[in-house]
Amino acid sequence: MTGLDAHVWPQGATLDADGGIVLAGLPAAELAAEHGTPVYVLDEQHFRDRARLFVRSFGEAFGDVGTTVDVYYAGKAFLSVAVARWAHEEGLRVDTASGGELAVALRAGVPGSAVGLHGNNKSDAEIARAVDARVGRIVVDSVAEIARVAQIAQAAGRGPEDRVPVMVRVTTGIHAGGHEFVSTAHEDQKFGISLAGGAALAALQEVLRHEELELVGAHAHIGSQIQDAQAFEVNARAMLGLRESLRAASGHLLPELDLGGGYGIAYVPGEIPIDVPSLARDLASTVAAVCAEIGTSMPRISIEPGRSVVGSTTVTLYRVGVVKPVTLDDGSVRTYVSVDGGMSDNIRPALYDARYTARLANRQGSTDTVRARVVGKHCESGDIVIPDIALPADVAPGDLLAVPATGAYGRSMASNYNLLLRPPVVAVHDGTSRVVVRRETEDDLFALDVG
Ligand SMILES: Cc1ncc(COP(=O)(O)O)c(C=O)c1O
Ligand SMILES: N[C@@H](CCCC[NH3+])C(=O)O
Repeated sequence: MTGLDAHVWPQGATLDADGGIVLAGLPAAELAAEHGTPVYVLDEQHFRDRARLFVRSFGEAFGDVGTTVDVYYAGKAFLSVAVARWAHEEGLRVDTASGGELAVALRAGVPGSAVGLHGNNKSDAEIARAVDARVGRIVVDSVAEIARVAQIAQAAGRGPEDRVPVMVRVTTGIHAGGHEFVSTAHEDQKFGISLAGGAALAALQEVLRHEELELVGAHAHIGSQIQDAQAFEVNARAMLGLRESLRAASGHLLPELDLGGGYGIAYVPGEIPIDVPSLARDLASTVAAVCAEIGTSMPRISIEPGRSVVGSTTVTLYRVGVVKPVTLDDGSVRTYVSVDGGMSDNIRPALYDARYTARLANRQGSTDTVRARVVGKHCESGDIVIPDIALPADVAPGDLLAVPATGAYGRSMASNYNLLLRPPVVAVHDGTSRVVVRRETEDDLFALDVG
């Protein structure tokens, strides 16, 4: 029996004597019987441990060089009231990217001061809500937004004695993702304000001109699923340079720099996730070294991991339906294994060619395998979960298939395509399961479709 790759599967995942998958003490077959399929099964303890690992690793590494770190959980990866509460209980803050995410964080009881609001096109209502909730920071994403935030702050009665904390999102020209990064001068994308040509510096100075706004820092997020830790160090250097330029130009020393998220995880066996403690140590020593070179004090640091907190905590369980051998032009056979979800619960393969692995969850299956393609049930030939994988040759309708590492950008990017009902998220912990986001129902569809 081959085991479960520890980087890819939740920490509470084991195999039983029949080779079936057990999640936090609960057999996958039981979870499927109780909650139906497809279902996202989230290992609560794994989430909490990942959250804690970030707080501890970054806290210690930056503590050793004389500063503090706030870890914001990036809710875009997956946010629900329970998850926001766990993040808060583990000492994280919550990064939100819309009014909806902000509402969920607040509903969870996360204090406004522990929430950040992002967005390249925030509505006035979103800004007003953030001001009203006294969020810890609004990250402005364009020059035009600065005056809008100031105006909304003023309308809310905020002034010099009670300023609204603001960060400026900067694009440093460093872009990373997958296994490489590039560094360019000029930006051609929608986020942030470019470091090149002094635009970011000017924006920081513009914030200083508004008495309703408190300039708390600058922010730079360079991409997602990044495996090359060097990219984060290059980014940190660029941001410390900007901080020094602002000090030289206006005398204002930014108290804080947010270095974003984007830490890569393992999706398929053999991939190695970014090691959080060593990343923290490397980043801390870079920041300390650059501050020493410049001769300036250390800023407070914040980071915004999403995927690397929640990604590997979750497994999607599907029920296998039609199993169809298809003979290809070269005479070989590909076995199409259809599951009861697909691109509506995991758009990442279709959108990014993202790779996943899978295994039978209710039993070991035969040792001889077939070349399989796992597909969904949507009316779309690109509705592929895994294009090419060896599965037991006796895979059959009724089997359960488990796809791990679906915690980030799975449920959060789910859709109702073909009016499929979005699956529930079930948290498992110590042999018990609890629905934290329930399955959609046809009543939910008709609550929206009012005829
Ligand atoms: C501003 C910002 N912060 C944090 C994140 C979280 O990224 P990840 O889930 O890759 O850690 C993102 C998404 O890439 C982002 O745009
Ligand atoms: N949704 C993307 C990541 C986007 C990051 C958000 N800034 C993914 O699934 O990989």
